[in-house]
Amino acid sequence: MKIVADENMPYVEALFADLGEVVMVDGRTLTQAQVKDADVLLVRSVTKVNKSLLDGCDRLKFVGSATIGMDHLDLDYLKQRGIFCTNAPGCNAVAVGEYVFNAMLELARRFHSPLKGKTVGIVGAGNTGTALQKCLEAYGVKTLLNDPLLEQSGDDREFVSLDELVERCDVISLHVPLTRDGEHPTHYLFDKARLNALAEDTWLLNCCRGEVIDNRALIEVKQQRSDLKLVLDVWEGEPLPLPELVPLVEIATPHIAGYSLEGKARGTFMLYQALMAQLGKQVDKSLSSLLPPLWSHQLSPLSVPDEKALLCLVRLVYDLRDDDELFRQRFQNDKGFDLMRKNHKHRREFSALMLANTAGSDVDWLFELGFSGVGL
Ligand SMILES: NC(=O)C1=CN([C@@H]2O[C@H](COP(=O)(O)OP(=O)(O)OC[C@H]3O[C@@H](n4cnc5c(N)ncnc54)[C@H](O)[C@@H]3O)[C@@H](O)[C@H]2O)C=CC1
Ligand SMILES: O=C(O)C(=O)[C@H](O)COP(=O)(O)O
Repeated sequence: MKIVADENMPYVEALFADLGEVVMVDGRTLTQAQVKDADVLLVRSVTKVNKSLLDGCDRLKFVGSATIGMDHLDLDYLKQRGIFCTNAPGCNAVAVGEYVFNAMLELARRFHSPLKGKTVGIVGAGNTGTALQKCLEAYGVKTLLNDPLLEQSGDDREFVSLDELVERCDVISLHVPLTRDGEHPTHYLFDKARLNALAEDTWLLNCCRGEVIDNRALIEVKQQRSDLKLVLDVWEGEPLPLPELVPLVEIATPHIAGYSLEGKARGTFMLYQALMAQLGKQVDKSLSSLLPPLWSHQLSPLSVPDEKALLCLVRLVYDLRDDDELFRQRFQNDKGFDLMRKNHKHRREFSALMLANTAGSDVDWLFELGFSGVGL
């Protein structure tokens, strides 16, 4: 069996080498010739899997994407060809939730405007939106949710319309798939009119897909409105963001919100499980045996952290300012965006940090936030 896999997918050798020949490729520039004799294709979001890539790949029986988003896969074509296709829903939800929470704490500190006390609107309340909601609620921040599809499906959380969310929220974070059809398309969901409708001093964060915001309109609006604060991890036209947009953004990163080591590993592992099921084989490897152990350091908070101390704790796990700084230096270099993603130093999730000696102090909410506790 020949398995062609994106080189940015960790643990492929460890999980798939028993099953056949593994060939690692650059997913962005993958060609038909490289996939021609593959039985299994493992991709990430940068590979468009469609007729022009797969025409003539007669042996291909399995396509797996180690991502949540599926907008790069031509599902109708794959179905028509009878090629089994799967993704990895939820694999990097915690990573995205923690990234966004982290970014909000950074904005709060930078603009002397505490996160506690604000109302945060979450547009799209699926895996990543819910992971963010969990962090915010652990910290005691009020959230409003907008998700017409979940609302219609009977999800028992409370939902508001997008107009109401925009009107009532101090902070808005986007967590929708990129869709162009159906009753609730998300392409340019934040167009010029909606951007203009944002309340004064709104913080707008986008970690889902660049095209959910009209980026040219965003430049025009932001040039008129210095009160708006932006965090963008995703960009229209990746890997070449509009160069005028980057300096207008407070925190700018190259589509790495989901890049925790745990998140990426879960993505590969879910594809391994799916392939084993397709082959009728027993899963004989475990995710925990692949991941490095939790950090051996244990931290003992002596008192309940205030927002500044919480940010220090969060920065200890992942200092978002490093990626922002590097991105500004490199995004215009040849392949700068993709190289930064390829060489991204995997961050751990909050759970990698153990908090000890907390008995008696009122810090249970830190465990709700995701940190591990000794003996928990
Ligand atoms: N920056 C990054 O590294 C990452 C980006 N993503 C992106 O984020 C998207 C969301 O990820 P998940 O939360 O895991 O997906 P999900 O499928 O679990 O949740 C998406 C939610 O959005 C809702 N939705 C769809 N259209 C909507 C609309 N018009 N208005 C409001 N809600 C709407 C859906 O009902 C669903 O509940 C992915 O599709 C992917 O494109 C995901 C992971 C990492
Ligand atoms: O899961 C998704 O959807 C994502 O956006 C991925 O985290 C993006 O990472 P790559 O697949 O582009 O490496």
